[in-house]
Amino acid sequence: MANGVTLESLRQSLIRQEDTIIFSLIERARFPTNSPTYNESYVSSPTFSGSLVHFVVKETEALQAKAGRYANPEEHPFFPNNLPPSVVPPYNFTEVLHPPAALININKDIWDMYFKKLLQLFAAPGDDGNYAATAASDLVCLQALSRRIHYGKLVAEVKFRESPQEFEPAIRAKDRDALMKLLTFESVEEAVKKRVAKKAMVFGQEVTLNNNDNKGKYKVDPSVVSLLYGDWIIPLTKRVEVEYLLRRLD
Ligand SMILES: C=C(O[C@@H]1C=C(C(=O)O)C=C[C@H]1O)C(=O)O
Repeated sequence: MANGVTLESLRQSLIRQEDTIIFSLIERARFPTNSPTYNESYVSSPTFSGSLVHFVVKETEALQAKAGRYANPEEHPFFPNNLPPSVVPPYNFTEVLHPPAALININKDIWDMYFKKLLQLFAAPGDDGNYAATAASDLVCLQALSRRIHYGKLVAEVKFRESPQEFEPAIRAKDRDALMKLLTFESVEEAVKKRVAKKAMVFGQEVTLNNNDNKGKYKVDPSVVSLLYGDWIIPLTKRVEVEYLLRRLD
């Protein structure tokens, strides 16, 4: 494969990103739900209307855009409109992706999934007033999830290059179901779901000097992490793969 990118190397990166995602969830789980963070009437500003988390994400992205973050094709902003220009010279990232890839950004769906479905599965009900820190830690989770899910573009490119003749008819026919079948590896998905549950046990255990008896208590529930991957992260990654392949011959 050109540029030294292989399906194996991409899968290794996805495995490493599991660590980042699970640690980010563990950090968010330090705080209870903290619902004012998500309440639009909690923020009063003459120049901004929205929730505190919206405010923190938008302002942080503006700062990171200036620092050049979104010049990397692996990074996708949640609020791409009106981002300020970068103050640093562009780094020459190797071009692996077919150019229309730049049009794909499913962060709106990642945002909705995270706030409407995921958060309530791993944040305990309650309010401790740490709203700014809570919003900052939501942002870390969102960025880790977004990076992982949009990695589907690279995975799809490599799968396409391995056997273009298999993909081309389905791409021309715009057959999403056929593409989904072609890119799916069920045994890989099963291994991902098992591994992330195991990682959640290892990373989320209470470490003491005397004994390592956890009494089954973990900082995030391993079965929730597995479900989160199975029901949300993997399906969205595959959606990015399909979206990418549909544009692969443009
Ligand atoms: C990412 C891949 O494509 C699909 C999605 C997977 C995932 O999101 O973990 C795993 C296997 C495939 O069904 C891959 O093949 O590695």
